[in-house]
Parts: sequence; structure tokens; C-alpha cells
Amino acid sequence: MPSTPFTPAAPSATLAELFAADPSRAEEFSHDLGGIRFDLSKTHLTREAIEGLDTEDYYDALARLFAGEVVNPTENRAAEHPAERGFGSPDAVALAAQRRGRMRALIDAVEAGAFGDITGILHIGIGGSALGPALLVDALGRNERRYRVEILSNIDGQAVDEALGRLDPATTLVAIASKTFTTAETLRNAEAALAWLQEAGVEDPYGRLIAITAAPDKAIEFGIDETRVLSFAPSVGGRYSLWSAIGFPAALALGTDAFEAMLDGAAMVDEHVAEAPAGANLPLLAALADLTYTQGFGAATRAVFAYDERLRLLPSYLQQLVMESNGKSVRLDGSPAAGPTSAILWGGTGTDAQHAVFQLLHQGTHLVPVEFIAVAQGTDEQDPAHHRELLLNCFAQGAALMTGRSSDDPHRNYPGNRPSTTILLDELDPSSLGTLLAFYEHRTFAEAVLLGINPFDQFGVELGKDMARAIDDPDTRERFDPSTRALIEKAGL
Ligand SMILES: O=P(O)(O)OC[C@H]1O[C@H](O)[C@H](O)[C@@H](O)[C@@H]1O
Repeated sequence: MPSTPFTPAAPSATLAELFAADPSRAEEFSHDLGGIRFDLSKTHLTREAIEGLDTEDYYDALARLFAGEVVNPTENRAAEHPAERGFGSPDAVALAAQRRGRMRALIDAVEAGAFGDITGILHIGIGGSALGPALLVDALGRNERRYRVEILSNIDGQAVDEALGRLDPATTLVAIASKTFTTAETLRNAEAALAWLQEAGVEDPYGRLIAITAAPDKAIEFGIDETRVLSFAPSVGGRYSLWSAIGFPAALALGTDAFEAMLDGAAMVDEHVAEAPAGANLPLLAALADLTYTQGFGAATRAVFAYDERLRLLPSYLQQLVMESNGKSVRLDGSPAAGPTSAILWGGTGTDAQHAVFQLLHQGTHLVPVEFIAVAQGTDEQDPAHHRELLLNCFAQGAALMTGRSSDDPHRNYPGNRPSTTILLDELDPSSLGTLLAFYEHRTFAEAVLLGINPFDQFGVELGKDMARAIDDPDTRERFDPSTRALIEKAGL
């Protein structure tokens, strides 16, 4: 990890000037990988900034990541999610493959009718145990999903009722997904699902439960038979876990071949970062652009807009990946971070967002680097005219942000010079989605290395959990502040 923090400066040239100075800019700053065009040319990245980047620490850290060394020192752990895709120590790769074989066998058993006539799956999990599977199923299983999949995350009883209401207890499997198998929301919702099966008179309700966890003993303690516990390595972080058994509902709904294709698509990025020189290493370039905006330009946020309904869950998936990883204030050695770390990631879908939040992007006082994600090929079912307009809108927004339009009337003046990255997938399929998500993982990792922070712990979420326990106990509740005590009283708790 770097001993001096990396702080890129904002280049003085505008985007228009950068394009004017270099006729090959569009080409030079666009790269293709796994059927995806990554166009970074409308950012303020410059050849000088790339050449000036000291990448020794990054490639060292990458080698340690792939070797299964401890890259998460605050928890004394490796981060072995790439092993799920074949990149890691031989032991980790072999173990991941063996566990995937068990998942496949369980899916085969479901299909062979071992659980009766199953038509739906209730996947209970939260955070990294829900966002990835939800995205995969929503993005890839809209037209050909083989099972009805409901993802239940929130502790809110309304969410429980709604999810259960869409399923038939007689033909539903319940997957309880929790890395730790201690998460309060997930366990509470699992109890509710079990009661639902019992009340419906299902003969062997426990026999319908599947556990997905890195703590198999706890799942067995819960009452789930060992044969139905799918495990994954504790060194796979929650927000990096969709490649493991956490992806079970997607593998079931989309088929194991599709799931494997997604892993292969992700492996392309592992291979890319390991081999590409810095000037062509896409996640590293994107991380450099990110830091140029947070540190050089003082941008607090970064916005991601999916110009494809199938990717509408991408922003929320990325929020956890990016902000839980790099939303830190201290460096690896505990010293304060030298400047801003992760941008606040937000976003939505195009074209909806154009009619809601783009005003601020075009004329507001905040600089917001924007990311557009689009798919060149629409679905077979879709009217091509709609898809054409969707894409044209997407590209028009990037152009408008960059070029602006001057007017003597300040209200009608568009300053331009507002950056965007465009990620254009040839088509959306398991492989390209795997590539896209692994690109974001590696970008987040590269950014952490350049900042000298640990992207793999998340102590920030623990305090609230402790307080939630303490607030439920009348003895410790008394020690809470007057505002909180008054709220509890007002709510009648
Ligand atoms: O999978 P689990 O152990 O149930 O954890 C679920 C989620 O909750 C935690 O609070 C963490 O912030 C997340 O990183 C994690 O994905």
C-alpha cells in the first residue's frame, strides 16, 4: 500500500479542449472488453495523468489479492472472491469449484423433483446476501425465468407479507442466505417463512429450507440439514459474494450454464487486470478518473444511470459495493485519509432520470461525474423503435453534458465541461453482466489501493446494530439521549 496518499490534480483543460487537442481521443480512451465498450474519453483523464501514475503498489496488491494473501488486515483475512472465478490460490480455486459442484447437484435435485413440484423460491437475505442475486435475476431472468423468485430482505412485515403473498407454500423452496448466519433481519424473516410453511400444512417444513452461508454450523443449529447447506469461504466478502453459493437463486432460475457463463465473463476481467499494462487497465483507469473527480475537482458524488430497464437494480447493487468498500476515513495504518475517499454513489434509470434529476447535472452548482450504461442490442420482444430512442437519448445526454450550450440568458446557459463515462454492452447476457460487475469490483479495489484504504472491512455498520440491541433492552435504553428516548416513547415502543 502506498506510503504517500495519491492525490490527482484537476487538469486545467476542458473536455472540449482535450478533444480539440487530440483527434484520436475518442479512440484512445475507449477500450473493449468482453463485448463491452468502455468509453472514458468524456472524462478529464489525460495521457500525462496515466503515465504519471505510480502503479507498483497496485500491481503488488493485485498479486496479493490473487494469491489469497491477507489483503484485509483489520480482519486478518484474504479476499477470495476471484477464486470463485478461477483466480486464486490452487486450494481456494479447488474448494470454490467443489462447492459450486454441490450447488449444481442441489439444483439438479430440485429439477429432478426431490422437493416435489417446486415452482418458486423465496430467497431471504440482506445487503450482499440479497443485492447481487436480486440484480442477476432481474437483469437476466425477465423473459425466461424458470422459477418465480422472490427476494426478501427488509425486516418490515409488509415486505414479508408481500413476498409470501406472491408465492405458494406448497411449491416453494426457502433459501436463507447469510454469510454470518447471525443477521437479525434475515433470521427473523426466516422464522416468519418457516411459520408460513408450517401454517400451510407443509409436511416437512424444515425439509424445504436451504441455507447459504459461510457459517454452516450455525445453519445446522437453526435446524437445516447439512445436505441442504451450501457453504462458501469466509474470505468471500458479503458484497463480493454473488459469484458464490449466494448466487443460488440466480443459478436455479437462469440455469447453471448461465451462472457459469457469468463467472467466465467475470474471469475475463481478472485476466485483464492481471495482464493489461496500466495505460490499458480499464478498472485502474476508471479508478484514476474517479479520484481525479473526488480529489482533484472536489466532486462528492458520482451518478450511475442504467439506460436499460433490465439493469435498474444496478445502482443499488453498486451503492453497497462502492460505498461499503471505500466509505472509510482512515488508511490501512490507521492514519487519517489525506482527502475524500469514496464518492457517494447514486443513480437511477434513463430516460426517467432525465425528467427528474438531470436539471442539476446540466446546470447545478455541483460537479457530478456521470456514468451511462446502455445495451446496443435490445431484447427480441422489444419494439426496436423504443430501443433506438432510448440509446439516442443516452448518447445525447453525454454529449450535452460535455458540450453545453452558451446563451446570453444565464437561465438558458449550459456551461458544459461536465464529465461522463459511457459503458455500452453489445448485448446483455450472463457473460457480459459478469464482465460488467467484475469491472466494478476491480475498479473499487484499484481505488482503495490508490487511496491506501482497506476496501474489505465494514466496521461502520456495526455500531447501529449494537445500538439496536441496546435500545430494545429497558436497562440500557435509559442511557440513550433524550431525543431518541422521546421518539421511542412517542412510537409507544
Ligand atoms: O450475509 P450476512 O452475514 O447476513 O450479512 C448481510 C450484510 O449485513 C452486514 O451488515 C454488512 O454490512 C453487509 O456487508 C452484509 O452483506
